[in-house]
Amino acid sequence: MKISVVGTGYVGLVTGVALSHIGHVVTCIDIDEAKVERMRKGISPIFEPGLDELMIKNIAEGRLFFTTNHRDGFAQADVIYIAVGTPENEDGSANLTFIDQVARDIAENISKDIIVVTKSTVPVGTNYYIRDIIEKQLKVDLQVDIVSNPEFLREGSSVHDTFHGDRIVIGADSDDAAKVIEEINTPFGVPVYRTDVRSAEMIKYASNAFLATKISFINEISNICEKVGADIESVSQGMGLDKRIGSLFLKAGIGYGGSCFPKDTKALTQIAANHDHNFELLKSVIEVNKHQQSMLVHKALERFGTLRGKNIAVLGLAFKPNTDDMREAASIVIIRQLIDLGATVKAFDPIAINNAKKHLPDNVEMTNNIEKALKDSDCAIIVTEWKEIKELNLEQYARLMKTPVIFDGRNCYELERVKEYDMEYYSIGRRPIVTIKQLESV
Ligand SMILES: NC(=O)C1=CN([C@@H]2O[C@H](COP(=O)(O)OP(=O)(O)OC[C@H]3O[C@@H](n4cnc5c(N)ncnc54)[C@H](O)[C@@H]3O)[C@@H](O)[C@H]2O)C=CC1
Ligand SMILES: O=C(O)[C@H]1O[C@H](OP(=O)(O)OP(=O)(O)OC[C@H]2O[C@@H](n3ccc(=O)[nH]c3=O)[C@H](O)[C@@H]2O)[C@H](O)[C@@H](O)[C@@H]1O
Repeated sequence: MKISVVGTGYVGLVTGVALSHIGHVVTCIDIDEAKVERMRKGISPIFEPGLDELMIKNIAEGRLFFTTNHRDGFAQADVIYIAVGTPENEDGSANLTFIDQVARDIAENISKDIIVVTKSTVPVGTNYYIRDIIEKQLKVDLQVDIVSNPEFLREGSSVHDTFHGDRIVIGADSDDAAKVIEEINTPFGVPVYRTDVRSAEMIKYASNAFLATKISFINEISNICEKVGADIESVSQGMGLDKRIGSLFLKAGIGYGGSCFPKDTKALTQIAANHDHNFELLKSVIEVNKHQQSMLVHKALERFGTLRGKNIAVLGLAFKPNTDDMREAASIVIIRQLIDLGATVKAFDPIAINNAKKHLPDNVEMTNNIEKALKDSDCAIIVTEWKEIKELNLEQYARLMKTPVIFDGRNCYELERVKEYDMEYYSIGRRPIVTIKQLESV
């Protein structure tokens, strides 16, 4: 099958590369010329384990192409996938500017019947809106079928998720169009769930909202655990043994970030509001997450009294490990608060520094060397559970820091292990461990 993918971000590029890998001829289109130039050489503009290798292989085997020209990109296509961004508007609703533009690009540049598949996360009804725009703008009489095919990959494991997903959701009115998309995906061997267009669009928002709800729920439980002396790690493990609950997405921490949970939860409350429904539960999920992101700053303030003049090592910047994505990362909120409180921040991240520069004030020093970040600091705040942080020899804290006071937002270390080292350790939903004589509040 000949396929075009519009938008080569996390979703579009991974989709395009994966579809070429299972044998389709794929042209990826993006408006960003520099990005396209790099991708033609097999260099991925995003950090995703396993992606570069697949890109290089499929380019070399003549199945994967890149262009900035929509006409060239659509010329051979039987199917066009839309994978452009749907960022949030100021009021939290989904911004459909890029979607709108792609619909126009399609109408202007296709010359044969087409199936338009939307991978982007879009409010219920948007696929019909896309079809309307295309049909209104078309200058020739062509058949346009639409299919909603929401994406469930996670950043950092997107290649693995594409080949080993739990389900592929296909929402279509046309049985023929749905069959074509099902056939395209057959080599992935992932179960297909067929439904109508609006339900497919809703499945995506409902799934993300449910996962975000699980996270806010367990974070609230962790806050209560701290008060009653229970241990959140044991609690989530014990809860997760119940198959009806499941053990995944019950990891307490400093809240969810990333390009999707924050924006999609807000968009769903807006979708509900547009239909006179007050989605109170989801609003609380969002509110809980906001509080949770500041949790470690509160703990640090409580411990030191003031953070003015303190040197603070922030360990981890990306919104989660194995990605360089900084969108809605908790580190942004935390670092801004620390600076507002008069602290000096030195931050460590193995790969997100370049992206972090766009989000953080200039006076934040950044390094990909964890020891440099820790050197002479008054306390460390762990924001992202990078391997480099989890596998750090805990002796390093006392050796490098002025005072080894650690606030761990991702419960990276077992308490039994922490007890063996000189440190003052505060984590999420667990009791504090103070193995050295209470450090003076300098
Ligand atoms: N990032 C993720 O892990 C996931 C994202 N999604 C959804 O997928 C969609 C895309 O997300 P990302 O890949 O993160 O977006 P992104 O922002 O990383 O990439 C979008 C790309 O589209 C390009 N673009 C914009 N307008 C264009 C046009 N008219 N023609 C050609 N290219 C154009 C941009 O230059 C950019 O490279 C969003 O709706 C998102 O909610 C869904 C599942 C996972
Ligand atoms: O629509 C999307 O973009 C994607 O959003 C999430 O994927 P992603 O944002 O890449 O990352 P997750 O692994 O889901 O983590 C999101 C955030 O939740 C946090 N999290 C996750 C799990 C958990 O148990 N606890 C927790 O705090 C992570 O630290 C991270 O900040 C979903 O998991 C994907 O299925 C979905 O396709």
